[in-house]
Amino acid sequence: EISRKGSIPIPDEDYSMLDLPSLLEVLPSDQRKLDEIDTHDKPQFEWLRYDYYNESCPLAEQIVRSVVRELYQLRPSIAPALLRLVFHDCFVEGCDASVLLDPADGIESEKDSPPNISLKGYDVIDRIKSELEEACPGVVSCADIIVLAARESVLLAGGPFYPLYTGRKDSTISFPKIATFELPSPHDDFSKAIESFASRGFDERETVALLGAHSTGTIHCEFFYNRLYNFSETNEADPSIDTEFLELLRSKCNHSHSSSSSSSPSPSPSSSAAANNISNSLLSNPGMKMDYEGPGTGFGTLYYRSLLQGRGLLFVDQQMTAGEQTETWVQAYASDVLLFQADFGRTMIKLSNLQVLTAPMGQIRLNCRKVN
Ligand code: HEM
Repeated sequence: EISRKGSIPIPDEDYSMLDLPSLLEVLPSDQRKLDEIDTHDKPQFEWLRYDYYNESCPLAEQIVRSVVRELYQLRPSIAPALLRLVFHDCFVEGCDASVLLDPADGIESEKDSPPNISLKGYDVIDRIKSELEEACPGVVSCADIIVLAARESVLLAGGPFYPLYTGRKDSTISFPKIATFELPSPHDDFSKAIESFASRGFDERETVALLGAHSTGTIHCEFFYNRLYNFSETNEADPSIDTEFLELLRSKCNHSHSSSSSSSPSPSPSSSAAANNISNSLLSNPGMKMDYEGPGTGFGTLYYRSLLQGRGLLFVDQQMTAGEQTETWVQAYASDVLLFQADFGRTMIKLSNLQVLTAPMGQIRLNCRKVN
């Protein structure tokens, strides 16, 4: 039983070649897009495989790894950016790199949908892609690059290693409306958040584990500003915020950083689109490091401990202490780092396998920003 023992190996060198049978057992075969296709032709469809590029591009995983590591040395913020990117790709019509498509020929792109405005890391994917195109032209999909780059980022942020199947293909369409309406909002309450993850097949335990990703990176004031000054139109702070922490947050996010949308009342949780609506001033405010206790201070544990102390940054994060089951998991992860690492790794595998496209569907984009 891997989750309790936390025995996910963290290999030092050539991990793409590792034989990891016990972990691969947990890989879900959730290829809904295939299942939806009625019929006898199914056997012609490919499935994801472990080490899919073994023959066609044996260095693929190592190239992803070395580019991410090299760029991370110069810009550590790429690690959280890539981790967020996999979530925003996979949650919207599956892990198909649809989030990378630029607007073209009057067709809108997911990139421009409100929840994606502050998404970053596209340039890192471009760089990885160009190295892969040099090594093995037309072979490695952008969708695989996203999941592999996110895995590397988790390791760099102090999280667990997890094995991944590969063989995803890239979509030829972008889904801006779905991104706008179906990506969860930072202002979501408990039931809305749980419902949103449940609609993608994640139970409460998995939802709490996934949110552990908020151990790393930066959250701009915009996303929790209303909690500091005007929670639910009360002109007061969110009473669930620890008082000392409130002072700290207010000092980081004072009125001069406010913007028209953030100073407006807390958006209705019934509208993801409205709740996700943010202004450009977002990008100019300093925000708050999620590992505000200090960098490298433990991926996971500290995040859950801070939730238990009323020190969650986003309303939706803090809401994980509002449900009986979710709170139990917050407590478990706050005290058992191995349990968290194993659950997080497993849930990231599941996220990385959501509704994938495999041959003969989709394509290998030559440039991740546009269809071939
Ligand atoms: C209820 C679900 C979630 C909501 C509402 C949410 C919302 C947000 C928001 C508003 C930010 C701040 C962005 C900014 O200030 O620019 C953020 C950052 C981030 N999110 Fe989430 N998130 C959710 C779940 C997840 C999941 C499941 C993952 C990954 C598995 C994730 C990974 C991250 C990371 C790593 C960052 C930091 C990004 C950076 O520093 O560049 N989030 N999220």
